Amino acid sequence: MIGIYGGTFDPVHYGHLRTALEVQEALGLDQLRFVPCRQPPHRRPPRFSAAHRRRFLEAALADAPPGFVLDTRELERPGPSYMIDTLDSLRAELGDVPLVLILGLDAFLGLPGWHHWREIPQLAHLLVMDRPGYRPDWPAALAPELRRRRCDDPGELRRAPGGRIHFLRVTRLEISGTFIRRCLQEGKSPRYLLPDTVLRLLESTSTELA
Ligand SMILES: Nc1ncnc2c1ncn2[C@@H]1O[C@H](COP(=O)(O)OP(=O)(O)OP(=O)(O)O)[C@@H](O)[C@H]1O
Ligand SMILES: O=C(O)c1ccc[n+]([C@@H]2O[C@H](COP(=O)([O-])O)[C@@H](O)[C@H]2O)c1
Repeated sequence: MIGIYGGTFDPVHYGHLRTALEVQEALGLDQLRFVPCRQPPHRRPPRFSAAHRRRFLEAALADAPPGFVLDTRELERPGPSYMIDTLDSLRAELGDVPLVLILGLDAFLGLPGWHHWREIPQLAHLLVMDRPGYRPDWPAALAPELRRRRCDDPGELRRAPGGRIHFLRVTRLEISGTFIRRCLQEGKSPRYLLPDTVLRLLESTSTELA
C-alpha cells in the first residue's frame, strides 16, 4: 500500500514529516511518496521556486525512515499541478495497488474546489489527518461522499485499490509554511519548526532572494 503526500512544501516542515511518520506507522504503508507541486492550482505562486522546494525536501528526506521517497512527477509536468493527473499517472504506473492520498483536514475541506474532484476518491483512498485550527464542518458536497465512503477500520484500505475515506488522529502540531515564511520575512528564526538541514538551506536561499 502506497501513501501519497502532496503539498506545496514552501518549505517542508515538521508538521509534514511527523504526520507522515504517524500515517506510515498507523497504516503500515510500504512506501510514502512526497509529491511537491510545481504550480499549485489553487493558491498564489509559492515563495520558493520549484528547484528550491525540491532541494529542501531532498535535505529533509536524506535521513528519513525507510519507505519515505521523493516523487518529482509534478515538478516535471508543465501547467497547473492537478492531483487528478498525478493519480492517473501513478495508477498507470503501479496498477491495482492500494493508493492512499494523505490530506490534512484543511486540504480535505477544500476538495470540492479541486479539478475533477469527484474522480479523486475513485482513484485512491483518502486519509484525512486533523490539523490545529480546522474543524470538521463539511461543505455540503462532501457529505454524500462521506456517507458512501467513510470507513473506521484502516484494515479496509488494504482490501481495495481506492474508494474509502479514513480519518486519523495525529499529534497536533501547529506548524505551517505560512508561519515559517512570516518568521523569515520578519527576521525571526523558524528554528525547531523544521529540520536544521532545511533551515540552513532556507537561510542561504532567503539571503540569495532578498
Ligand atoms: N501541521 C500540520 N498538521 C497536519 N497536516 C499538515 C500540517 N502541515 C501541512 N499539512 C498538510 O500537508 C499537506 C501539504 O501542505 P502544505 O505544503 O501546503 O503546507 P502548509 O503548512 O499548509 O503550507 P501553507 O501555510 O503555505 O499553506 C496538506 O494536506 C496539509 O493539510
Ligand atoms: O488538483 C487540484 O485541483 C488541487 C487543488 C488544490 C490542492 N491540490 C493539492 O492538494 C495538496 C495540498 O495542497 P496545499 O495547498 O495544502 O499544498 C497538494 O498536493 C496540491 O497540489 C490539488
